[in-house]
Amino acid sequence: MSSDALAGYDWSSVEADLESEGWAQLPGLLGPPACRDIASRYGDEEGFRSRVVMHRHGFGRGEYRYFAYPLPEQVEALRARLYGLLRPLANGWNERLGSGVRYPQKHAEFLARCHAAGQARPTPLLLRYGPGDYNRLHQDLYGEHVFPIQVAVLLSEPGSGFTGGEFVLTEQRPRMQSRATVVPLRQGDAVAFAVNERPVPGARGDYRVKMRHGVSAVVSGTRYAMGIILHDAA
Ligand SMILES: O=C(O)CCC(=O)C(=O)O
Ligand SMILES: [Fe+2]
Repeated sequence: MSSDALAGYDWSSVEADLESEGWAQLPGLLGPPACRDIASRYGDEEGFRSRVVMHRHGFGRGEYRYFAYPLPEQVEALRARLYGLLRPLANGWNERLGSGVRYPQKHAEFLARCHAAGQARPTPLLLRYGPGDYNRLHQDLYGEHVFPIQVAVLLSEPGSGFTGGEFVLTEQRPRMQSRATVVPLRQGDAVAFAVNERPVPGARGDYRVKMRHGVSAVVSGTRYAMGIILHDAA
């Protein structure tokens, strides 16, 4: 991580953005060398548990690969630290949404809970998009156990590395049409965002706002991204 970017963020403002918008930017989470290093793993024979060709599943166009356990050291470290930082907000959201689920202090404890319930496969992933590739709006839900916030990191540089391929979030409020937001990311920037529902204060207490995320079509070049999902998959 770029001279410990995580330690440098004003976490109360990250939380405030997640509260008000359902997403927050984490600029410069990874430096360009780390981005290049991680993206270059895409072609490796080993280190992944599966490869998904998106059009075969109706997910869009392009492909991604889920890392295998053990995760690359920096991915593992980033995932555990993000969990610790996001945990207070995640617990607060569950409380406000009437869920009895609370997230334990250590990510390993939460993963043990996932694994005991049959969600034992790692979810951090690398995505690769070429011209015409895109990712349909979706939610990364892989079973009963869900950590409500996830992070995506852009590994390529917009402009010189690729054009198009914007990270898009939508939110749907009860009885309203969806609203879309494009998150402007540069290489190494990350976005933390709600996986599914988040609480928003209303006249009669909190109501549920449903979020989805995706990527618009890449026009030229190659776009790599890394997704850090904090629950594991069945
Ligand atoms: O390619 C992206 O930026 C988004 C990837 C994604 O869907 C995810 O990280 O869950
Ligand atoms: Fe996703």
